Amino acid sequence: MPALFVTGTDTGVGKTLISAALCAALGAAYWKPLQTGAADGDNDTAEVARLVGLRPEQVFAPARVYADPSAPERAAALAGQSVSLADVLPHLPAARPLIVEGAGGVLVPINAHETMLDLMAALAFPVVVVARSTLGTINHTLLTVRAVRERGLAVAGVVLSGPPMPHNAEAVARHAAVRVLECPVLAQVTPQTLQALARQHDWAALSRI
Ligand SMILES: Nc1ncnc2c1ncn2[C@@H]1O[C@H](COP(=O)(O)OP(=O)(O)OP(=O)(O)O)[C@@H](O)[C@H]1O
Ligand SMILES: C[C@H](N)[C@H](N)CCCCCC(=O)O
Ligand SMILES: [Mg+2]
Repeated sequence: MPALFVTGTDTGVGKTLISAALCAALGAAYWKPLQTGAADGDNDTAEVARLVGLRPEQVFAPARVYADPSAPERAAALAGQSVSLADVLPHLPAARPLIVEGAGGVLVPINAHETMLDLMAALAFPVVVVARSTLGTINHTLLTVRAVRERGLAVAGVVLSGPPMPHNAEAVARHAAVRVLECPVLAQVTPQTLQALARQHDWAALSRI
């Protein structure tokens, strides 16, 4: 498994938690190319490193970090800057296996002409879609899977995070013909519960696409 790109149907759906589970299960390094929200303490890299206990050589700094908790396009503008794929791609770590986490969902703007999906296409890694498990997720998840596939990328699987909703998992799996894993609500998100989550599922199945 060389690398996976973890995207989501939204911000706050559990991409970082699932990225950590994948790192723990696969012994992978982690990279968040674009981090926004630093002023609010958002630091997905530190969170994954803490949860997984990543070794220093498995932790890679984002290409850009912005204070404002918005899409990279706006967060960069508020910092008086702009950002493009050309700024990001040279920072791609050589380490493998590698988990790459996007910011928000697939059409989040990086600038006026580029989105997260353009970053995903440039990297060309199989994609894991993280979504909430609850009502409304079927539409969001099928839209995201369709957008990823229409761009010519492979969807390694979908992870539904939250209370078990077997009907939603079944509907997504059937309508998108995709592998679906369910991640329950963790009462606490700690290194111990993360390790348990990493053992609970066949995460490696996502890398056997
Ligand atoms: N299954 C779960 N059980 C318990 N807590 C969860 C679960 N999924 C997500 N969370 C919590 O919800 C919050 C948002 O999740 P997370 O940070 O992983 O979202 P994200 O999709 O990575 O967001 P961003 O777009 O900011 O990167 C975090 O506090 C996380 O620990
Ligand atoms: C700050 C936040 N946690 C994310 N890093 C950025 C999410 C941008 C989402 C933009 C949108 O889809 O409306
Ligand atoms: Mg995150």
